[in-house]
Amino acid sequence: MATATHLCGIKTPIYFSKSNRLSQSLCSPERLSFDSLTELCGAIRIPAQSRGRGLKVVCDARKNEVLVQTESKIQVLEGATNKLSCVMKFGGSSVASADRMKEVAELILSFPEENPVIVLSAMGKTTNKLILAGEKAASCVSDASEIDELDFVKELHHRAVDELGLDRSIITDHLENLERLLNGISALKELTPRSRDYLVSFGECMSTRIFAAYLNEIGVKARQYDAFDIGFITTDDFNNADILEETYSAVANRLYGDWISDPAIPIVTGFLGKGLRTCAVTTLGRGGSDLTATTIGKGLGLREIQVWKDVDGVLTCDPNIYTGAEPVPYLTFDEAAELAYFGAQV
Ligand SMILES: Nc1ncnc2c1ncn2[C@@H]1O[C@H](COP(=O)(O)OP(=O)(O)O)[C@@H](O)[C@H]1O
Ligand SMILES: N[C@@H](CC(=O)OP(=O)(O)O)C(=O)O
Repeated sequence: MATATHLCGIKTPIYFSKSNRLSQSLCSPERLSFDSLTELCGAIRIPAQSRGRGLKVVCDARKNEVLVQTESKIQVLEGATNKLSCVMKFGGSSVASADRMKEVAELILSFPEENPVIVLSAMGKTTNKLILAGEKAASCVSDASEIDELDFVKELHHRAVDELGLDRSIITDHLENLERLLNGISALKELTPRSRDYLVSFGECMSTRIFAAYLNEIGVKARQYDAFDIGFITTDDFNNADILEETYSAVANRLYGDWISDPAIPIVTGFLGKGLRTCAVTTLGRGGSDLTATTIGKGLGLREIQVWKDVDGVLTCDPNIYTGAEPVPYLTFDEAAELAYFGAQV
């Protein structure tokens, strides 16, 4: 069952010191609700000196059935000071290049008191490019090598790997399989919802591998996870699958189990799951990485799920169009809904 977030208003105060960050709520809990298990207490803007900006969603950690199922592991961790403490989600804009990934790594390390689970989306516009590549393969193109979008995706990921000083072999298999898949789609001249989900999954599978390898390269122990391999079980509704209940305990068992036996920062693919009946890769709908983050937070019974953006909250317009765009200090639900209706990206 998918987790729903009901947004009633977000306050984004101008400056907020990092030391106060964890203890303050910026709007009353009842203004924002986060399914029946949790309450959303605030949305904040992180000051420039902490080298990042973010929308932080704070949830109440309450005992739920998932925690009961994983009690033995949680009990082991209860007294530990270094247990997994929050989820940090970074979207495509935040990991769009090697430099952006370096900033994300720096940001994560600037919170040494946290042991976060990291959820990443695909780099930049990779998902859109992959969908376009699939559509081209299914229509006019006879060989994947003719598809510009495939070149774009290869180039983007190779450049990131090179600039981060990593070995290209970490994504070689994925790029080869991606090309093979596009050739298969081209041979069949058919892009089904199922093959489309498999196709776009390459984006998150590669971004997380690159980022985990980079953290390991700079001496921070990290472990990459494909969500469809760690218990993200979904309906078989390709392109827009719902998370099934069993996911929470499966994911908690896997992440806690690994953390207890060999602690390493988990780097999890957003957006992806595995269909219950088909066992095929599914996706959770566009923008679905946020749902991955909240699912992990709920499964692990964590107090915080942080959704980081590369902007200072909602601005007066897209900063890519007008560099003088300024943060909007307060948004009502109606205003947010209107912005979304007219296609605001953020
Ligand atoms: N009014 C706006 N305020 C802030 N950012 C905006 C706005 N309109 C467009 N953007 C763009 O949205 C991007 C964030 O997009 P979003 O899809 O929310 O992020 P993510 O890739 O993290 O999921 C920003 O990098 C910014 O360029
Ligand atoms: N990459 C997927 C999932 C996602 O959540 O992306 P983002 O966090 O960049 O919106 C998409 O583009 O839909």
